[in-house]
Amino acid sequence: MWCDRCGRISRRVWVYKWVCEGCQHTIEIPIPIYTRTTIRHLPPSRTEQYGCRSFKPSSNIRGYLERIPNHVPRFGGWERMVYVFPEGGHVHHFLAGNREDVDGVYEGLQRGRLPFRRMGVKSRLNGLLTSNFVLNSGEAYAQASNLPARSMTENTRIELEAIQWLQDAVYEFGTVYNQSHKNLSLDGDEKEMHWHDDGEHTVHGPVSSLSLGSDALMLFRTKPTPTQKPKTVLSLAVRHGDVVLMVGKAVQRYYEHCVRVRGHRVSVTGRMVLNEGMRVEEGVWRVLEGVERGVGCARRRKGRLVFGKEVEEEKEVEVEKKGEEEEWDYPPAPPSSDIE
Ligand SMILES: O=C(O)CCC(=O)C(=O)O
Ligand SMILES: [Fe+2]
Repeated sequence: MWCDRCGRISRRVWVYKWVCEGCQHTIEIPIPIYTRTTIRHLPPSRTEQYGCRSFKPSSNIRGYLERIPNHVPRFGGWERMVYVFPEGGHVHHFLAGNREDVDGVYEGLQRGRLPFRRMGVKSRLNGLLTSNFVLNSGEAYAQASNLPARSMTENTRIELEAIQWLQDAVYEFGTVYNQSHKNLSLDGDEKEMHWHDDGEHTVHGPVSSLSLGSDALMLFRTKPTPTQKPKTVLSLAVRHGDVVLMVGKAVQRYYEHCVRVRGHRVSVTGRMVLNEGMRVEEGVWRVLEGVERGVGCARRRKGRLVFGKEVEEEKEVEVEKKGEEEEWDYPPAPPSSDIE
């Protein structure tokens, strides 16, 4: 944008304000408050079952549906899909039981006009910024180390409420989140959080994310090697109120994930970061050892297996576009390759 004071062109770094990089002249940017009724939705898909758009049976991932016991705070009575990866580790997709429950968090995070900002992209094109806006708080971790530190105690009440959702989602793993990463995508063109893993060596226990706002696709693929192209193995439709958690180091070592969205969306990710010099009780390590091998919780329960067996017998669901990855589409209609 051109500065009407000094004439310089500046980038938009902050979500709610534009600051001239020459003379610091600041203009507030009005953005409407998005609600559950103004968010965008993915096109319907005939293959979708319990939030799973497609998966490759040849990946040997097994999925089962589980009802969350009533004593689990917040999530009692909800359903979740658990995907057990062949290398160990699992991904849990909590399917929102009542989407209204997170409306207050979604709207509150917007009303707070928090200092979400865009980061620089490591690229030959100097000065390029990411399309999404981020905000961190808590322990430093490498992926966010170039962000200004903001302590966990600086969280607003509504940010703590969001973290509490994540904390309750990992109830059974003994994880205490001391780092939270918020990611905001504005309505408009497709935004993508590029392929990455969350296998930072200082991150321990399950990493989980709460989705607020527009539907998104979360894809998992095998990591590319010098001899093998990456293969997309799982595609999840994550919606307002859903929580996805990844358990076990193998999920990060052998796979990477990306998130694609077109509408306004905020996600809140929780991590337990154990930096050098932090004192950790021995008991915590013992719990973590199990969780990090991916044996902390997922067991296949008899009678609860949902697609594993049925889909195995079907023709493989093709999730790759030109041998690469799933077609991403919003209305009017998904391409047939998406649904057959
Ligand atoms: O946006 C999401 O739902 C997930 C974000 C994510 O993968 C991350 O923060 O590492
Ligand atoms: Fe991630």
